[in-house]
Amino acid sequence: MHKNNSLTSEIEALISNPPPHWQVLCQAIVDVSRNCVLAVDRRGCIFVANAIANEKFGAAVRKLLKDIIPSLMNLVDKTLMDGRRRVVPSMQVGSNEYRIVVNPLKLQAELVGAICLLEESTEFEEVAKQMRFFQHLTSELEAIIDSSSDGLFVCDANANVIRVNPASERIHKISATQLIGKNMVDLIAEGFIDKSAALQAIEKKKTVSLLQEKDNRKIISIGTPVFDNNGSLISVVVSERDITEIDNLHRELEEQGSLTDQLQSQLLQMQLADLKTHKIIARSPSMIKVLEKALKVSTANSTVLITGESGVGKGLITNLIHKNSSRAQKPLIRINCGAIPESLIESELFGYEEGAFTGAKVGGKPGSLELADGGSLFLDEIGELPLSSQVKLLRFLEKGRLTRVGGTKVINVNARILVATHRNLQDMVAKGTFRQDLYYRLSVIPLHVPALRERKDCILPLVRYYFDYFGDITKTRKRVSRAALDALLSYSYPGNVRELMNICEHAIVMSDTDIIDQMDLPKDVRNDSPGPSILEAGWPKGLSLKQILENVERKVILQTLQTYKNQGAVAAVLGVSQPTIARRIKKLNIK
Ligand SMILES: Nc1ncnc2c1ncn2[C@@H]1O[C@H](COP(=O)(O)OP(=O)(O)OP(=O)(O)O)[C@@H](O)[C@H]1O
Repeated sequence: MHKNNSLTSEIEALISNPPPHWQVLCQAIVDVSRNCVLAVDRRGCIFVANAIANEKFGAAVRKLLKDIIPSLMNLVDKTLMDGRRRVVPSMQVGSNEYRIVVNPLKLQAELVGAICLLEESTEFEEVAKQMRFFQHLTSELEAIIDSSSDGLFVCDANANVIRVNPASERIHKISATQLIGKNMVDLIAEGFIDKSAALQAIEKKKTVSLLQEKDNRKIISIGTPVFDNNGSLISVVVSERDITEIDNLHRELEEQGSLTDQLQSQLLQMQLADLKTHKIIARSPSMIKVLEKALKVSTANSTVLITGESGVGKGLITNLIHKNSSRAQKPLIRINCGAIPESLIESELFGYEEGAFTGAKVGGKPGSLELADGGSLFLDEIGELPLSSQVKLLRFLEKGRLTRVGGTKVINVNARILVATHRNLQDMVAKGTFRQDLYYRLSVIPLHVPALRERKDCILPLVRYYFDYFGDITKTRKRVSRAALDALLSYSYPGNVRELMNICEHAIVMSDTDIIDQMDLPKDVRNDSPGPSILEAGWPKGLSLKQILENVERKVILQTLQTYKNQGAVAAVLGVSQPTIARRIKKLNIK
């Protein structure tokens, strides 16, 4: 049918004798399209090809379609046979997919050729994809709007209701059809609502939220204006929520909260009462914090490392932790690692079997760990534990199992370990005298008890407590003078609470009268107290400066003599030579 490149006579005639400008016009028209346009005669010879067809397939007048797009020629052949239009939604031509349309070309009812249109489906597909996406999005949005438990309705820019979701219908007890098409101004006039977030959002052109009271219910409405790309208002979306329930719940929660507060404060009261029965006095915030933490950790099973200077109350806190734990009914065994000879510490801790060493008891002996089974073991002065025993203790802490000295039987022991030290274990780890792994294992919960001088607020209540305590024991009631109290308050207590206890006991025993005075306190405590200066106390009027200074000098030397007894020591304390002190004593007539 299409043997050579010559056009059919009727087409040849048309091209050879076209009406004026016909070809130019035709070409211009087909070139406008971004799709490929081709016209072929009955033999499949191209007589029109637009620019894009030329660019993509090299299509040109007088070329044979079968040479450039053979698959299309098959389609064209069919149309040239039956004269029918054909549309193929997707056909691979070269590397791209095309939507193909082949139209029969008739001249005076005679089929003279065909016109082909090749639409690149990438573009076409893209548009279709976007349409599918928007369809999907729309149905998703519809589902979201309809399933939202918040009421949602949409008004146009003139406040006419255009959409109402089921939750809004429920909130207002009205069907969407009764609302759609109505204007918010009319709905207010009808008393349906008293104010409208949509109207306010339209007026203010920004999001508005307001609270409405309707039939004893509280509804919160938020109106959000929607603008187009040019900034013109197109609609308002109003979300509404019935907060009556939330409001009620909130009130109930507040009531519950105050109940919890009451319970908590009662609990604290009970715990504080408990502290009193354990004779723990605390006033400074830092000490109260320590006690709170101790009470908190008491319920856990973890190892606690209590640090602090000697006499600060580490042992007392250990008791508190044990007594408040679930192990309270079981024993709290205490071992002072510093007080037991190195050779005995291991058998003391882990026990021994009969014949383990010379002098070992017949039948062996359980160690403190075994005795603390079910309860707690307090290892005081843990820093003094020899390195050899540290390894064994670490193994026990990891496995909860031990073997007695000289034994082979593995014994399971469930003891909570509480340890204390006045030493800096980290320094010891750095120096290699304390195992780092044991340190980490022990310091799961660190608790530092501050020195008494760092919590001065505790001094007065402690002093009162121990004066009463020793007063009760000696069946005496004594008052404390202001000067003695001042001295006690300003003392630095290197021995901490233990020293304070001893001072109180000493004062109760030493004072001959009903009043404990400064002179009843140990020398160091008296010396620590600065006492009122002569300037604060004032000086006798009518004396010359020389006389006043001599009075002061006399007092200073006298007081120093009372403390240090001999002139050499007084001279050293006051920073002068001994002959000078001797001269001044004589001159000032000090006896
Ligand atoms: N806060 C306190 N309230 C009342 N008494 C206290 C307080 N702190 C300590 N004590 C008393 O002080 C003394 C020393 O306390 P404790 O033995 O617990 O100190 P420590 O830090 O363990 O001393 P060390 O390191 O020397 O063993 C005890 O008699 C204890 O009852």
